[in-house]
Amino acid sequence: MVALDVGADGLPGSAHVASLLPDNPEGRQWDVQDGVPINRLEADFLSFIQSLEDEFQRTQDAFADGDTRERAILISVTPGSRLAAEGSLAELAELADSCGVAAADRVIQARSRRDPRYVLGRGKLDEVVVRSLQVGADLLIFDQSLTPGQSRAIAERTELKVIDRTMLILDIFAQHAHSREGKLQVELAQLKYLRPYLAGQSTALSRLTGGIGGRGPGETNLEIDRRRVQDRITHLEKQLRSVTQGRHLRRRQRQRHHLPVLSIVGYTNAGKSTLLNALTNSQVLVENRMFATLDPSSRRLRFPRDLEVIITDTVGFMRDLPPDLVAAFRSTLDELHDADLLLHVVDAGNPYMDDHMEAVERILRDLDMRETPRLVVLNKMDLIEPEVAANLERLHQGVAISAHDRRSLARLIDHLQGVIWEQLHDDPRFGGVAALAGEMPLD
Ligand SMILES: Nc1nc2c(ncn2[C@@H]2O[C@H](COP(=O)(O)OP(=O)(O)OP(=O)(O)O)[C@@H](O)[C@H]2O)c(=O)[nH]1
Ligand SMILES: [Mg+2]
Repeated sequence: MVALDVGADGLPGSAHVASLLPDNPEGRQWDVQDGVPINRLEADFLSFIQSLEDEFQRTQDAFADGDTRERAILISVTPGSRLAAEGSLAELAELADSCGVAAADRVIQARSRRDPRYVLGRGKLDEVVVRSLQVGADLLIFDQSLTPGQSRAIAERTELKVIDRTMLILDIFAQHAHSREGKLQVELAQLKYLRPYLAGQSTALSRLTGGIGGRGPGETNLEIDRRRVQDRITHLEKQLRSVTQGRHLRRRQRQRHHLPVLSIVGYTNAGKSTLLNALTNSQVLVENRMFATLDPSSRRLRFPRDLEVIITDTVGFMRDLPPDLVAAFRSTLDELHDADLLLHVVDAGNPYMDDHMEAVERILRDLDMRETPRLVVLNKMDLIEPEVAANLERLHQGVAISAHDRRSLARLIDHLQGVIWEQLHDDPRFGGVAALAGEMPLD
């Protein structure tokens, strides 16, 4: 941009030139040259702009370093501490990664009140736009929930795609849903969450949901107009009910076996599926991604002392899960009520382990499962010092293991046999346990 002084005589004075800067170590976003005499002004603007654009491209490529994934800027606007915001953005980056999106940069703005229209302050939002050019990002992911009006306003001002944490989680679920029930559940949650957005024009909607949001099973349906959304929701709910009936049937059949049920619960990525596999020699999908497992699976587990139980693995938990999503997964989560014992698997190597445990406990409370006995399983002990593991065991009355290392499971199995015996040998439903476990010592 060039501004030109004009003298009283109408003749041009000096020029003031501002231009954007590519990514640079000083973190500068623009360059301003003030008071340039008009005769010294760069004459060939076209080639200047061309070389600036080339430089932007080059630094964007260098920034990406061969990573061809879509790039996003993660944003948190919070009245809380910077440290908490950083932790939360670290988790948001993991979520983005699980969704196939690279976090190119993180922006935290401490504000006691959000800007009602743009959430961020306007000056900050404009800086974010320049930053997106510098790092080659075309997506903004907000850690806080946005209203449809805010998403639209930000998308219009920045000409970038805009989503919030909830949409990101819904998108991961959409990508990871495999079973018919899982797909129905996710589409239902997506439609419910996006319903208020459908009031806008379709271009705003596609900027909000095109690209990353909308690759899932709900993909075509995001385009349908609002009038038909309610019909679609009703239809999905009906289908889901009939699928759920099949699940109830399987559940009753399982109950007829009169075997105790152990359910593995825990924060996403804690190693629940790895543990199920290790205990039962199974091949449930394990991935270093959040929400790798959406569909529950059950296996029989036979303990050395002839004690047999059913062990189940299910969808992971996370703090602030979208309520529509929890509601849609209600029937999956309801299966947890069958559990006689919950194995709460914790990633003991995660610095936010305490927050994770609290989030899991809160969800269990919401599911009305305060009373179900539980055992804390401190997983990934290979990542921490043995003394730390021993302390954690004492603190949580838990058992430290590494699901990667079968030898470390012997203590858990031993412990479980004891707990199950202790809790269930008097239970009339499991006449079989006492019989099967005839050799169990009573002490
Ligand atoms: N270092 C270490 N990594 C582990 C251990 N157990 C599991 N992992 C890794 O942790 C990641 C997540 O494991 P999963 O078993 O998929 O975790 P999950 O709890 O089922 O996760 P979701 O289904 O996504 O909720 C994978 O990369 C595993 O290889 C362990 O004992 N030590
Ligand atoms: Mg899993």
